[in-house]
Amino acid sequence: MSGTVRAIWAASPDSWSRTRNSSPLPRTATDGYIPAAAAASNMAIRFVTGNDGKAREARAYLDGIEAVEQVPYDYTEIQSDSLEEIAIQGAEEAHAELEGEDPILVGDTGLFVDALGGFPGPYSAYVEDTVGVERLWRLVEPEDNHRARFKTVLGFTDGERTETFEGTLAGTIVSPRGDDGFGYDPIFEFNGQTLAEMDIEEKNAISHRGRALATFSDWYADQ
Ligand SMILES: O=P(O)(O)OP(=O)(O)OP(=O)(O)OC[C@H]1O[C@@H](n2cnc3c(O)ncnc32)[C@H](O)[C@@H]1O
Repeated sequence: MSGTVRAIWAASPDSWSRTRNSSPLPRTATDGYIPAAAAASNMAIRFVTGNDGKAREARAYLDGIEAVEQVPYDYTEIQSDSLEEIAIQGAEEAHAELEGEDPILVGDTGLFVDALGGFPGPYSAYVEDTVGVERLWRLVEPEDNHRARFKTVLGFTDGERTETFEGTLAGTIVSPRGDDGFGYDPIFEFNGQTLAEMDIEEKNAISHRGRALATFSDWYADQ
């Protein structure tokens, strides 16, 4: 499949990045949604991340659509307020630096808290590592407005063409609950449950990353 896809992409005049809106209803492998060419190929999408939780979710979502190989390459995270710019730069750097032909997927995520003016946003990883999730909750606790939003931007490149796909999830910051998931999942509530109280399929069905993966897999199936 990769040869065919690359030939089509290389011939396309529309060879630059664009962001697509997230699909409202993510499709899953259990929908029987497998691009015929992908099923016949031994290609893997290289998901570049050091975060095992992100890789687990991508694998669970794309299972049956395409093989996903986790590659823990630490690409440069440019100083930018734009998750799109970070994802594009990360995908293209990883493709240039890593050996191999298979396409690259990266995902950049931010948690945007209304009462904190969108903080930590693109700096979410740094804030998790330094301040921690529990203390972010304590920062939000005294505020009247606990609304927040996750946004994920996936960056995909095969070296010829780069595309971005976005997904968002609106919810509420709450006191930590739940043992599943990773990162800010214990303090992010959606529909009465924190993301850490959901199993991986439940989270993928509604989450920012699941929605971005849905848009990506819709697009990928058309290639
Ligand atoms: O850059 P890589 O190696 O992929 O790993 P990362 O953990 O830095 O990945 P992100 O930039 O996407 O994540 C930014 C922060 O947001 C957290 N995060 C990302 N997705 C999340 C999710 O679905 N639920 C909860 N927290 C999440 C994550 O733990 C980081 O602290």
